[in-house]
Amino acid sequence: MSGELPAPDYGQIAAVIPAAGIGKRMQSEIPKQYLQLHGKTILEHSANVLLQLPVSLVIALSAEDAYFSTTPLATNPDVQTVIGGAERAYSVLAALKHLDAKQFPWVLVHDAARPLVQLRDIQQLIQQCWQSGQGGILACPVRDTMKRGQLRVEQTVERASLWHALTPQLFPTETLRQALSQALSAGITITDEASAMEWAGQPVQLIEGRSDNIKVTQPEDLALAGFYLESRA
Ligand SMILES: Nc1ccn([C@@H]2O[C@H](COP(=O)(O)OP(=O)(O)OP(=O)(O)O)[C@@H](O)[C@H]2O)c(=O)n1
Ligand SMILES: C[C@](O)(CO)[C@H](O)COP(=O)(O)O
Repeated sequence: MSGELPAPDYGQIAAVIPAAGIGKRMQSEIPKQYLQLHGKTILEHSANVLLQLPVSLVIALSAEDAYFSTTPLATNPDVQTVIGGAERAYSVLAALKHLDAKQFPWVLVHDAARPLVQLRDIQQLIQQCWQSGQGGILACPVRDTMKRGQLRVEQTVERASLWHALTPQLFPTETLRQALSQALSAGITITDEASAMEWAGQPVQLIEGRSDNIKVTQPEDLALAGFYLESRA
């Protein structure tokens, strides 16, 4: 039908999950991505959503990871692994270097620590980026009044156009690899893929996603993640 928007070719999209962290802030005995949530590890929840899409998945693991092999992901033929780095950005870069950017010109990067992302949010991100030809991120608008300061408030930050960056984040593979590599070499602090693309002058679309796509970071987040899962059952 004329005027119909092009459907994404999922075969051109690779997915990367950085899962090489140690979860210091979680204060748990094991890396937080291997904590149990409704009978599965957090990593499995995060990976299983992506595996509902016909994409190729690469997971970056710590060289000391002693848990991945105990998960069903270890024997999933659609899952490959690489050794990550000392920071999230280096783990993502290691996975990007493993990918053939000609076979997979687009890459979707999703935190292992975000087990609650919903498929329809990911499909919305992919659809919008596919149509525009530009990368983008799931994000949700800030709802609290935001303050800057240390022990006392120094400034109230205008929140009208302030967003929480979430994941997945979707970008052209080779452009992201180059931006990430160059930004890290320049000593730029990179906490998400978008910040490398912004540094490189590349466009980053904001696609509103659900606010329950939380990153399990601190101890109380595990109970909250369980509550959100139960509320969907
Ligand atoms: N060197 C690292 C550090 C983090 N990550 C991954 O990046 C995601 C988001 O990072 P974060 O929530 O900060 O996880 P950790 O670094 O493990 O947490 P902490 O900072 O509390 O140690 C996580 O899935 C984590 O496994 C990674 O792949 N490689
Ligand atoms: C990528 C991210 O989840 C976007 O909000 C966030 O930057 C990860 O930060 P972390 O300190 O590595 O958890």
